[in-house]
Amino acid sequence: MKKVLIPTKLNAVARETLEAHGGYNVVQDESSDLRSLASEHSDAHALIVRSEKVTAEIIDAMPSLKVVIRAGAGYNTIDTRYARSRNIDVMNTPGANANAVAEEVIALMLADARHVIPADESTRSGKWEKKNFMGKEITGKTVGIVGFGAIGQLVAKRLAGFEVKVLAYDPFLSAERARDLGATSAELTEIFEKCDYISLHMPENDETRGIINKTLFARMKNGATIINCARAGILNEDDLRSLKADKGIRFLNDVYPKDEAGDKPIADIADIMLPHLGASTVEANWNAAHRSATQLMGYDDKGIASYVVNRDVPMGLDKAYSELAFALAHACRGIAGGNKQMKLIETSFYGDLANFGDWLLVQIVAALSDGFDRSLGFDAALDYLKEMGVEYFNRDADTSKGYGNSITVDVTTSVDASLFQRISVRGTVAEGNMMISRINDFDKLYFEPIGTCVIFIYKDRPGVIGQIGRALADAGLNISDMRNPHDPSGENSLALMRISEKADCEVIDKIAEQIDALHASCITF
Ligand SMILES: NC(=O)c1ccc[n+]([C@@H]2O[C@H](COP(=O)([O-])OP(=O)(O)OC[C@H]3O[C@@H](n4cnc5c(N)ncnc54)[C@H](O)[C@@H]3O)[C@@H](O)[C@H]2O)c1
Ligand SMILES: O=C(O)[C@H](O)COP(=O)(O)O
Repeated sequence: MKKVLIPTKLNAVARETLEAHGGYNVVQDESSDLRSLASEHSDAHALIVRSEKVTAEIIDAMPSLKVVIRAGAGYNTIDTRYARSRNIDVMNTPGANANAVAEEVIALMLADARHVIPADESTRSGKWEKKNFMGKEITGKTVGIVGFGAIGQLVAKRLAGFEVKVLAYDPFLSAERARDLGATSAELTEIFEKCDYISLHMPENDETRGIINKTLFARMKNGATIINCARAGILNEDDLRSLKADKGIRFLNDVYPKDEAGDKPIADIADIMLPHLGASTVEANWNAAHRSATQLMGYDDKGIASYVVNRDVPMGLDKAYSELAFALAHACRGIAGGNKQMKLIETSFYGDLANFGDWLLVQIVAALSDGFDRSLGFDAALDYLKEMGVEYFNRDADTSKGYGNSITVDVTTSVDASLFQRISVRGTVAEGNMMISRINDFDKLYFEPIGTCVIFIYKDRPGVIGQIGRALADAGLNISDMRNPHDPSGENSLALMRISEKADCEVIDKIAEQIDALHASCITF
């Protein structure tokens, strides 16, 4: 039985769906705090949350955890990079609550335009302040939508009945697509200059944090309204504070740095503030709960990882090493001669890379086989190798060798007794550049695996490099970099060259014949 912990107010359909499927022991508890639940259920396989903060500490408390599912859209509350470093996938349920937020935006616009909240309070207290509550209409106004994803698009759709003009900004939005969705694509500054209402719908991340700032507020029309139902961090509150009164800006808000009771620092500038209610409809809660359960079942049963959001490089690992692992394995595959049947893959991860072996193996398997999808993760890579009948062995790296952060990939093919039945390639990253440092016995190469490269191995004798250079030149191919070491016996030489364009096989075969090569290959990195 796989344990699933749901420490949040989530529709019971999540639990019911998982239990009906079988194989799951679901623990749902919305009243205890996550930290104590995590240590009590340290054997949990999956965690389904809403806006609860999933920190490194929470992750460490559950050593069997494989997947965290955010029943909702925004996952800035989850330490996704730390999860990755522990080989844990994080998913969200995109779009499941989008309509609820779109309707909330319209509720806020109408409530503010017609003074619904203060007018109710005043009338309830026995006053008759009709003349104080002169409203305005939304119909015919210009509405700017920043972030034109699931919610942004639905805001535009739901507003269509008000005959508004919609301007949309989203870095991934083409003018044609915007038009198809009933909007006109516009730059961010244009939206702030032209719109009566501006609604924010992008995620909070390193790129968007604080992006809605003084420069933009200064461009707003007097009396225009800004609505934030996305995340607190994307809007600079102090910048808004400094301009709000002068420009008569209205500010309608649903989001805060922390979801908790207590005084809110933005209370002085928010004209309406709600307690993060965007997704809090019966329908959205059911949708997000149902999606969480079905996504978990698909993930466990079929390895469906379409909604995983943290398959980027783990915390603490320089992305260049991830690319290096792929390049080294790609070199092995090229030297082996394309799609030779592999028997054994061996790896050594030196230095700090020893901590990221699982992650790096995924890149290696993806480079060695087109049939493996690198978004699938470590367990899937192991399963894939098993299915293909390939053994895998990760050696404990010998730190006394002083290789720093380096990777060795060895691939043994089933082609008995060929010169390169076992191909071994080591590499590192120097000054941010990937370097192949060794191919089998040819050491200290320090050759960057980029572009198209040709490799020849031949019995060492004078004049061979000249022959290769001439033959490449005759084929219109220029050499842009090369190495030409001997092996330790001094008998064989390696010619490793980067060439201007991809050489066709005929040219390589012809050169191999001319120089009586022991090995010839052409690899495009
Ligand atoms: N208030 C709530 O209860 C509530 C509910 C759901 C979602 N949200 C928030 O709303 C956000 C959007 O949700 P969604 O379901 O529409 O997600 P989504 O992924 O469908 O859409 C987000 C859009 O933002 C765009 N984007 C990314 N960077 C941008 C940038 N710098 N400027 C402008 N646009 C940018 C993306 O291209 C994407 O189209 C979520 O990330 C979440 O933080 C809040
Ligand atoms: O990103 C989301 O999906 C919303 O902010 C909803 O958060 P909640 O599930 O905590 O209401």
